[in-house]
Order: sequence, then C-alpha cells, then structure tokens
Amino acid sequence: MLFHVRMDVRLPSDMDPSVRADIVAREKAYSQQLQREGKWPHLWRIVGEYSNISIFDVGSNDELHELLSGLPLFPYMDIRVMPLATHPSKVS
Ligand SMILES: O=C(O)CC1=CCC(=O)O1
Repeated sequence: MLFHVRMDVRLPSDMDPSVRADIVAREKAYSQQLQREGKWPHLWRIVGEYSNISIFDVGSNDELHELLSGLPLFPYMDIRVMPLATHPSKVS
C-alpha cells in the first residue's frame, strides 16, 4: 500500500542545540533504515520549507501509523497522510 505523506517540522526555537542535533541524527538513522528496507522509497525536501514529501510503501494503515509515530521528530511534526489508489488511466 502506497501513502503520500507530508511532514512539516516544527522544532521549538529555544530547543537546546545539542538536543536538536541528537534528535535530527536519530531521525536520519531511523529514516535511512526504513529506506534500505524499501518501506520509504521517496523522501523529498519541499523547496524553502523545513518540510518533506515522502512516499511510504507499507502493508497497512496500522504499520504506517507505527512507523510514523516512531519517528524521533514525531512530537515536533505536523503530518498529513494521503492513501494512494491506482489511477484508472495509468499505463501499466
Ligand atoms: O527533515 C525532515 O524533513 C524530517 C525528516 C524526515 C526523515 C529525515 O531524515 O528527516
């Protein structure tokens, strides 16, 4: 199952820089593991924003929720999920 996910990062401006660096490093490691597993095949920066557009390829809504809620940045992000279905005009 494919999902289009937008993540807007909202880190507090007064967050300790070392805490911030640790969360961002853990986020990178977590996301790169999921990319290697094929569950996170697209990760794109939105130009000019601390936001990304991602495509997840997972088995269920529950799996996606588990993966997203495990993100180290999860407490600091607004996340919007769009489940994707096959378009009838798509050439296969
Ligand atoms: O910087 C972001 O967009 C948040 C994020 C998601 C995966 C990652 O490594 O950073």
